[in-house]
Amino acid sequence: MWRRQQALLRWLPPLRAVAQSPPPWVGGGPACYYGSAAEGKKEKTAPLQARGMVDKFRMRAKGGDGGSGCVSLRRSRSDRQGRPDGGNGGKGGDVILECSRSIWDFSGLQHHMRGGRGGNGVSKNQIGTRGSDKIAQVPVGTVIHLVEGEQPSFAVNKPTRALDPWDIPGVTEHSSASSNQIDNAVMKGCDGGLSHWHIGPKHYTDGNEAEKKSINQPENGKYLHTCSEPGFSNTDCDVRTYPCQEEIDEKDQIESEDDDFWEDEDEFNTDEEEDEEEEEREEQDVQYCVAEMTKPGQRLIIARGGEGGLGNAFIMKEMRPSKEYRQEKIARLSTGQPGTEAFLILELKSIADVGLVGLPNAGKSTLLSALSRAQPEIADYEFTTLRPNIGSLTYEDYFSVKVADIPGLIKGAHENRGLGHAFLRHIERTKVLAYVLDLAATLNGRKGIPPWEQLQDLVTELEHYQEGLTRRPSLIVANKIDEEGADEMYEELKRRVQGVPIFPVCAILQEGVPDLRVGLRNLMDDSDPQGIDLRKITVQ
Ligand SMILES: Nc1nc2c(ncn2[C@@H]2O[C@H](COP(=O)(O)OP(=O)(O)OP(=O)(O)O)[C@@H](O)[C@H]2O)c(=O)[nH]1
Repeated sequence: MWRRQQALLRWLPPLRAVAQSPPPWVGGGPACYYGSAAEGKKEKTAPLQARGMVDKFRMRAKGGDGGSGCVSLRRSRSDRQGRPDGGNGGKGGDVILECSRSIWDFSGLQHHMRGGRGGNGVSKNQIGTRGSDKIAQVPVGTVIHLVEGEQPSFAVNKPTRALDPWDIPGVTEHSSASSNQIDNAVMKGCDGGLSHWHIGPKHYTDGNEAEKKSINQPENGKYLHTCSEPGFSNTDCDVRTYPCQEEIDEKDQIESEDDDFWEDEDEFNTDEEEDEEEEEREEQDVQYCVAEMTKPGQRLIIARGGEGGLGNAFIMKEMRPSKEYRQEKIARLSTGQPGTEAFLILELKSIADVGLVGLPNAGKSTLLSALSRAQPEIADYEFTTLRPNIGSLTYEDYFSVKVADIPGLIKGAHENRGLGHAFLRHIERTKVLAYVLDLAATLNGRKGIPPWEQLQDLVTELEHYQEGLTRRPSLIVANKIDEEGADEMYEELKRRVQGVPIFPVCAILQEGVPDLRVGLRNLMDDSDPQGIDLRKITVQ
């Protein structure tokens, strides 16, 4: 397992980069620096991974174990034999991912998630409470890869079957606190009564020890305390009281701490030192894209809670076990089932129709705010944008287009310079690419890159990320046309770049933006649009 996780660390370059990056730069602004991974140079820019988004995340989930069924006999003066009245254990809680618009990345998630344990059944045929579900919110566009464990499944909102008698309506969504309240109420009810007796499995005084243990102590040791009712003795039966919910929770806590599940808290922070072959083998094991979360409110169950054990009332009534093996059968059936486990990798791939790509400071965020009502952070230093911003561009006929502004790309991003090129996954699924070029990068004494070279660098980086990415429908936004000398630059750009439409724009004053909106729409509708061909860019 340790090696598997080591291998996965390699598989996740962005995460590793974050983990291994030098101490974060405090604050932001033009005076901050970042180290080039390739050359170790210092270059002037804003803080990077220090505030960066987490768009790949490994998670281990385990459904809550089912509660134990209760073994109890209800006796009265008129019925000295008693009749079974132990209730079924409650189902364990699920671990659920919920798709939310208000979440941007995985930074708020926990690496380990575990559903709540189902409550134990109690006497008077009372069912144990359902374990609380653990719900983690993830952004729209989350893709799930399965490394190990059960396939996740989408939760169905409306009930598709008759209500399970083990599900107590209204309990599922409650926090553990409210479950406790319900449980306590149930427990109090049972503790005060004198007319019933809780009877544990028969003690064997002979036979082998293993058998004895399995019968007397169900695996998860649910029968905690023993106390006998005064004035009553029964040589065949243990008379027991049941733990209140605080005890169950406390025990869960202790169990959880001992459990393998929590064993390697550092498992996601280990150093890299393992052979390449194993890494490749592990990568092959990953089942890619087992699920994708695209709609807000969508719920995916990644680990299911175990079913609760059966109470003796149910067992005796429905199963009628033969006398010979009755005790064994009851002991076995009353044990709650363990929850399922899964080891997953979550990856965020934003879903947008149009992707804005450009060098840092080209004006992508300004353009997004001009095109839509999005309000991304805008500043005159590089790498202001550290996570994708998505805006919605709506036309008069209510046709709506989603536009994604991603962090700036620089030459060598594929060698992990700047923010690297991992952010390109957010435009991987866009239909249209808009290259935002800064016409004023070399004007008025600025030591920037000419627009055609900007374009060349962008195309090269995109192709490094994914071959053929630049073949998708594209247009060029020649931004900052308001700057002095930008008109000449625009003319030169038109001369040097062929084959794609170029729109002169001043994003800050929203000039040229209406034409750009039309251009984007045409590109979306066009049946035979063109991408960018490096050969059609003249740099020299
Ligand atoms: N003169 C002029 N300045 C602009 C225009 N558009 C953007 N700017 C300025 O350019 C600077 C950078 O703008 P941003 O929108 O943050 O650029 P960005 O491409 O999102 O930058 P990163 O976040 O680093 O990727 C800001 O100071 C903007 O005010 C424009 O049309 N004309």
